[in-house]
Amino acid sequence: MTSPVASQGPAAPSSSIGQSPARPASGAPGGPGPDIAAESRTDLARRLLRVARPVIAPLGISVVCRLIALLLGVALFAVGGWAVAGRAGGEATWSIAATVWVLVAMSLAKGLFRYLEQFSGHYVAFRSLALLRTFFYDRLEPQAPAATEGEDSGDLLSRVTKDIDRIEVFFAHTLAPGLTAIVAPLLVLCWLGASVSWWAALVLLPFLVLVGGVVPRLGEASTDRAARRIRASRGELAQHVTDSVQGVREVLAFGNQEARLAGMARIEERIAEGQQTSSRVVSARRGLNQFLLGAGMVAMLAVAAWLHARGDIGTAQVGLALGTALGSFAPMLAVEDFAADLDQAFASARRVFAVTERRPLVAGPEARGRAAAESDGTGDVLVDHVAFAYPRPAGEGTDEGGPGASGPGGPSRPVVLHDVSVRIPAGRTTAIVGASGSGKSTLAALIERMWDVDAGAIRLGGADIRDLDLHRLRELVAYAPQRPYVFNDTVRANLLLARPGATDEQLMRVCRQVGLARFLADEPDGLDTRVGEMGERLSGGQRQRLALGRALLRDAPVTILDEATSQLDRATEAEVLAGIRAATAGRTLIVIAHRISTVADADQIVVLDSGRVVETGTYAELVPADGRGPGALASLVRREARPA
Ligand SMILES: Nc1ncnc2c1ncn2[C@@H]1O[C@H](COP(=O)(O)OP(=O)(O)OP(=O)(O)O)[C@@H](O)[C@H]1O
Repeated sequence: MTSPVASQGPAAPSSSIGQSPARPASGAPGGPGPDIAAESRTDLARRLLRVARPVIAPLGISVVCRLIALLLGVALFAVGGWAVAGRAGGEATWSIAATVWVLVAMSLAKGLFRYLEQFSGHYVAFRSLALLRTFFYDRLEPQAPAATEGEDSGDLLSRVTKDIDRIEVFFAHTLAPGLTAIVAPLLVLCWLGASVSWWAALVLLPFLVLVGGVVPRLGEASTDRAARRIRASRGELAQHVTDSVQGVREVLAFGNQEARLAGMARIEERIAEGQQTSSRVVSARRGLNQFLLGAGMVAMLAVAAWLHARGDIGTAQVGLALGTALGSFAPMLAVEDFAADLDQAFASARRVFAVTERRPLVAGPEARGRAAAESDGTGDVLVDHVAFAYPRPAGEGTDEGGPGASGPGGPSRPVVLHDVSVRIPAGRTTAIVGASGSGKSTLAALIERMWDVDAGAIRLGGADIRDLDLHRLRELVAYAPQRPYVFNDTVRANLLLARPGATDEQLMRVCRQVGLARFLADEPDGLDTRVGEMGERLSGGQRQRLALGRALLRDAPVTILDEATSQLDRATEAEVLAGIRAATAGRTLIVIAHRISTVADADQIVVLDSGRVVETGTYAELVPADGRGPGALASLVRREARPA
């Protein structure tokens, strides 16, 4: 179904949701965000450094310490070569004892600076990882619940743990080695030119450039592609394992073990292929570098011998030149050492930023350049000519197999709600009923502003909910879903989520209102009863009551129950709903129900059919006393009365 829906509300975006996305463009709230997959490494490095700005100072210390340690390393070879060769050639250099003492002192100093470099480097790395994790969660939170709903939780977990861990390489083993690989050889070459010969410096230069600048980039495109495949497959693997563990009952019950294992083996195979590609290139690069090191030394030996034969330099300087050359390769070889890990670090950074740079689907008025409005707080809800189609899931169509760069929208999105208009009066109970898939939960989600309407508007207490501050909106609307998430904690902690300062008396009152008090009375720990992972120690009905308790604790002007009592038997459901209605007396209650009998006494019943409002009225108005009649509610009632 892809019919165009015209914009009707004053603040509504004007577009046809069936054919073209009514979503804001990239960069705006709800837009897809920048294309991280296409960003260069320099852009990614900039992003990483922006997040790690608070640790730039210790990073500077790490770079300076590494530079000093490297120069001391080169000097060790140079001084050793100079002293030994000088003595062998009968030239006046230092005594053996003096040389040994100088070398020992330099080694100690080198060790100290190395320690300082490592210490500050790792401090930077671990602080940066902590900053990145906080940044990740901070950016993810405003995207929820719409953009994170139905997302691969295993893959997200893999991004926030494994991928962020991988980025450690960038902070701990890349920045300092990378910067010093540029500065150290420049200083060494200048010193070699000034103290031995510019010919020697000139001969050494191309070897250093090749080892540190050219070889590490050979095959970079293929190692980068392999690294991206590996990181994406690792995310997939995490998701596969999460699914297999959480669905272990189904896997065993349907004898699906072999298929799950085969699926895992296929992902592992892809990871192994990526690793092989990477190690082939890396091995070739390392072999080539060793060759260049040897060739560089031979070239240096040749030029030193030539200069010595011409009488330009003495034997000690020959030793100095050779020692310096040997020492100067160390910082350049380090580039190749981190280059391979850097591929993985950047691939991980892409996966992290693909999530963090996604724009939230709904944004507060300030982010949309509008002044915040205020609701009159009455709980009066007006759904005004609303049309809506779900955005395509984020990440659909990306090459990374997860949430990512491509945004919502698309050529054709099925319209779920068509020109829906309903007035939900303050302080009354409104029931929304209709066949499965008719759009009841979608309407509730739009009132809660999980998504924004494509056309029309929803007003709460007179204000368009898009103009209300998001925190304020959450205070005004409490929500109990059909499948609530229950934290692996106590009943008390799960309830306090809704109101952290609630007293035990308030908690017990809502427990009584939702029929949870009897269960708690039988538990020795009462409110401190632990509910287990995903509330596994509770029945489905008890889990729902816990969610209802949370919604009541919120004490909001509007409470939405989205089939929140569906797992209770008919009699209990009626009992619990009566308790909730008493508790929310004078406030707006919106009940989405499957069983019409339980909401027959609602002040208003709205019937949805295929995303359209087909009837509105009281039960008595819509269903004749004999139960006959052509009305939509009457036929739903007859269907419900039919034996299953
Ligand atoms: N997150 C989503 N993304 C894409 N489509 C969705 C999403 N949630 C629901 N839909 C689709 O929207 C339509 C309406 O679903 P909705 O959940 O609102 O119906 P409902 O009347 O509440 O159904 P039920 O009574 O079975 O819960 C369905 O076709 C469904 O497939």
